[in-house]
Amino acid sequence: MKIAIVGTGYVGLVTGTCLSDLGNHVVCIDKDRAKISMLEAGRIPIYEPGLAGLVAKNVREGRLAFSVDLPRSIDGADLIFIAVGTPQGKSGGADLSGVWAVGRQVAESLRAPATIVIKSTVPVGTNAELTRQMSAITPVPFDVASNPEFLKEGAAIDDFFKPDRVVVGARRPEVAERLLELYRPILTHERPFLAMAPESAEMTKYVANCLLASKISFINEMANLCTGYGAHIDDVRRGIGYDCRIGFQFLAPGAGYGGSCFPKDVRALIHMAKMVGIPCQMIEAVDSVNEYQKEVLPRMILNHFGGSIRGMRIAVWGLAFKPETDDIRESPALVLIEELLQAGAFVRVTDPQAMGHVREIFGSRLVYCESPYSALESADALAIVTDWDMYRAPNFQLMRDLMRRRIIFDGRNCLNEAAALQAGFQYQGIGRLTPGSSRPRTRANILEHVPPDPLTESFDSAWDISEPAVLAPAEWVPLHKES
Ligand SMILES: NC(=O)c1ccc[n+]([C@@H]2O[C@H](COP(=O)([O-])OP(=O)(O)OC[C@H]3O[C@@H](n4cnc5c(N)ncnc54)[C@H](O)[C@@H]3O)[C@@H](O)[C@H]2O)c1
Ligand SMILES: O=c1ccn([C@@H]2O[C@H](COP(=O)(O)OP(=O)(O)O[C@H]3O[C@H](CO)[C@@H](O)[C@H](O)[C@H]3O)[C@@H](O)[C@H]2O)c(=O)[nH]1
Repeated sequence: MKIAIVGTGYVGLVTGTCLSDLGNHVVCIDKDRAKISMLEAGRIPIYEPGLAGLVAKNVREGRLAFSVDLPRSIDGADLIFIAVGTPQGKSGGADLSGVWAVGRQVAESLRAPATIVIKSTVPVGTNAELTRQMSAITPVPFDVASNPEFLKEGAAIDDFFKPDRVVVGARRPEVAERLLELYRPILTHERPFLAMAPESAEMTKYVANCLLASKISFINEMANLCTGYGAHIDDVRRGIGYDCRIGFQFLAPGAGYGGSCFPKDVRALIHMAKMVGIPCQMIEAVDSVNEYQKEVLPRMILNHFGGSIRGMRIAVWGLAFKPETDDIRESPALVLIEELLQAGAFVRVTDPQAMGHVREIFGSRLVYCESPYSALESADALAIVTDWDMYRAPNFQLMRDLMRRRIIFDGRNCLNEAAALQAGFQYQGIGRLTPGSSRPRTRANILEHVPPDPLTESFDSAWDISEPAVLAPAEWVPLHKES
């Protein structure tokens, strides 16, 4: 098929590139001239694993091109995807100005019937409103369909080729069938194509993101409770996760969720609920729990130092909102850094991909370190905010030598807590240890033996549970001091 993608950001560039790889002819369009020039020069404006090679291959093979010229690029296109940003607006709802602007431009340029596919995340009713607006401009017949995107940054290529499902909202079956044709190469029994009304497709995207965000806020709240009561969230997660109704996924506690999607989509749904006067108390709580959670790490640090960190050197590992991306939108690291600076600390930051973006915000207020270890030089504390793989098994000996004081605040529970304690560090994770307690958690505290399990190992590789662990009563020191 001949495809035009309007908006060449994370979603547009990944979708356009992958669709070209399936054999379609794709033009990715953007109003950002610098971005298009960069792509034309063979450079990729974002960090997304695997993307650069795939772009180069499809450009070389003549299936992928870039342009700022929307009217010329959509001429003769079978499908015109809209993948522009829909950021949070002043009201809390999604700002759809980009979608309307593209719709207007497409309508003004349309010369033959076409299908416009909204891939951006948009509130329910956008499909109908875009149809209305465009019909007022052009006499050329067209369809508008919804095709929400579920990719995750850092795993976007894999998510495209192996989606859990493809959701399409269309008014006419012919339109759904055209999109079925497009996606057929990546569909299987386990990866179905789900056609529905546009309103349901639009709603599906928000419901998915809000449920995922709810899981994170829920487990974060439980982790905080664990801290308060001396329970250990890793054990609690194992205790609940084997119930297959609950499972293990998206229940990793941390410094709060960030990114360009969850925060704004949760607020957009709250706004949508307000517009129709329907209470949305649970999702409101998801948002406020997350705002609180972003403060947990700075609070832990301040509490540990008795309320003052003025003049101290704090190292921050990880700035991106999650690993394998350079995206810092709504990253909890930004909240932490601002709090540390406000409290008078000197902040040394590092991240394998996201330092450039952070420098644009904080400029000379921070020290930017190329390696995690150089960030630790004479540091009074280390805070980890992004769970990049390279931070998971650090050289504790080297860290000891570099740091002035040995305390680690692990905002992603990504370190092996026992190893950190054994190396002589004080350690605080999210829901992992009661503040003030320095009791190492050793294997002897694990009450039951669990056979090796790839699922638990993948999220909980810190614990070696491959041998039977026998409870040694003498070593069993209740964490909860009163009991
Ligand atoms: N980033 C993700 O992981 C992800 C995943 C699923 C869905 N989404 C949704 O997809 C949409 C796009 O997100 P993104 O992260 O790719 O955004 P982005 O900000 O990375 O990219 C958007 C691009 O659209 C361009 N643009 C804006 N207005 C334009 C116009 N009038 N004409 C041409 N280009 C225009 C911008 O210059 C920018 O390059 C959003 O609605 C988002 O919620 C994002
Ligand atoms: O158990 C977890 C899982 C994630 N996170 C955090 O949640 C945020 C979002 O993570 P993730 O969902 O992996 O990244 P995104 O790229 O934002 O992807 C989400 O948002 C996209 C945009 O809508 C959707 O397409 C994806 O399906 C959805 O997962 C990050 O800050 C993570 O650190 C946690 O704290 N705990």
